Amino acid sequence: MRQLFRRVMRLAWMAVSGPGMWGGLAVYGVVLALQFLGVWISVRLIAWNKAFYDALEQMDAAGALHQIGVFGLWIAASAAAFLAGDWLRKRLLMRWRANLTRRALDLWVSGQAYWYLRPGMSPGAIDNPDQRVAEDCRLFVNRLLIETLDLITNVVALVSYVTLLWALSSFPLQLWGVGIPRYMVWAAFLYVALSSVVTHLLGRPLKSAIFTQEKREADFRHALIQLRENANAIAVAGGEPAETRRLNRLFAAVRGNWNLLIRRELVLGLFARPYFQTVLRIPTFLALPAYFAGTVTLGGLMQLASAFSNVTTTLSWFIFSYRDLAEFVAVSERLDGLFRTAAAPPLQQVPQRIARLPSDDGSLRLQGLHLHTPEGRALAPVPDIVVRPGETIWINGASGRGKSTLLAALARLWPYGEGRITAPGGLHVLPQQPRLLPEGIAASASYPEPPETYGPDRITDALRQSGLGALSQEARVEDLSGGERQRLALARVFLARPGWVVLDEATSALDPETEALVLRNLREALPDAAILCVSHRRPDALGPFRTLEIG
Ligand SMILES: Nc1ncnc2c1ncn2[C@@H]1O[C@H](COP(=O)(O)OP(=O)(O)OP(=O)(O)O)[C@@H](O)[C@H]1O
Repeated sequence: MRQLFRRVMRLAWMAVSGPGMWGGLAVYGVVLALQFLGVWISVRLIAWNKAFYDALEQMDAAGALHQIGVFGLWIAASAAAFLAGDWLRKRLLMRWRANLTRRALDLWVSGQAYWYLRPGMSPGAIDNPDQRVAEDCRLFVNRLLIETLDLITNVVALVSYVTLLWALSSFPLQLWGVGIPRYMVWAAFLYVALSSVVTHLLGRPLKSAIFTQEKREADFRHALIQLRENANAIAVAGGEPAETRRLNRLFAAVRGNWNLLIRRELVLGLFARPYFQTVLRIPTFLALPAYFAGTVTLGGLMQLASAFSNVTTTLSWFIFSYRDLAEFVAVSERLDGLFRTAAAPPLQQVPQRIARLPSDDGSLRLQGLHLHTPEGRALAPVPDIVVRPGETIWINGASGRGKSTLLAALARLWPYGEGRITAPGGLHVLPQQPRLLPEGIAASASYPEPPETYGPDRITDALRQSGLGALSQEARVEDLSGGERQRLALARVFLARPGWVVLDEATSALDPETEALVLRNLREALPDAAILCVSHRRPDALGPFRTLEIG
């Protein structure tokens, strides 16, 4: 319980703090005040019950009519307070959600947790991080606002209603000759205490069912996204039956847990539903002895009944929101898991002893470098080498020997292994399958900078140098061929003009003539850059080169 409290407080602080914190808290205060106003109006309505029913009992038509007018005013005020509070609460929801989402994105994207927390890369890889960032941030803030506002309001309301009920139920109940003073107050507490215990026992298994449901829904959604992302590969392989089987299996898991979830909800509902319906009637029955004894009038009875039911409904907040609270707990757990793991991605228990030193003469040195897979399998040793600016190195080796892993180590991403890397800053790495942005050709060519950094003329020039002179800038990135995609990514090197270029099979989809043309252009445009080239074909077009043989 204490752990849950700390977890919620940690997440709540992340949502609340940040720019405009005081403004947000002020809005929270206003929403709370509006909810208090609602409570005050309902206390007035309890008193109204007495006035109205007493007028009816005394056949006072004018008095009853007046009370109907008063009722209309109270209801209008109550609706206005509710709507204003609801609107402000929803605005605050987005403000706090934005804070939490920004923090999640900071860790997940900027902190490179998306890279480390891939399955296989880290023992703590978490499921469906995208759902946690998008969905759980929203759900958490929503529940945080609703539940805390309701909790505070209910405490205040409870004090007001209990005070009222205390004042109204001064008459005792005679049970076996013993008078129980203010029995209506005790009855309300006893009634709710017993019901809460029953609800908790029946509802306890709900939390894990909700947790599992969210995970399975996210797995299913993710599989559908994968289908879209790999549309071509699936279609040409005729993979529809396999994909359908996979989707059906994932949906069956959604469905299986859903059945469990609704069974648990039904069990809880079997108690909560009749409870909800009787809670408004029971007080009338309980107060009947006083009515028949002539201690209270009809108006007094109705006032008492409504004060009692307000006390019990307020006290029963826990019962009615059990499902929501269970969801809140499940969401906090998922979100906290994301923040904790992303802040310090756990790594495998495999040696991580790669010393990284800055280069003082602008050259790259690899000394005694041995890389491992995350499971601890040793990859082929990397020969010692010194690469100077302006040189070209062809990194060669059989498939699976660890060439891409070496480049990941050079890019400071791969932690597993030992040895020493002395490197200058600013390595520009181009992978075999580059990241292109759906926003368009210019945005993809200038990635990760925005296109404005270079301007349209330089982008057109770079596209020409990378062999895409004939490509319209209006073309859709999704329609490009594999070779065009690689050339579009190469345009980045012409634009960014880095001192160190790393090509990881970055021209593998090009025909030999185009590849030679583009590589010649590259060497011409960047005569002083060191180029490390991983490829199965010799990079003769880059000019004289040395070979680094892996394995
Ligand atoms: N995240 C990972 N988890 C487990 N094993 C990995 C991981 N990344 C790479 N490996 C393994 O490390 C080995 C080297 O992979 P790498 O991609 O570096 O090879 P490569 O020499 O670039 O191969 P290719 O020429 O086929 O691209 C492979 O056996 C691969 O399965």
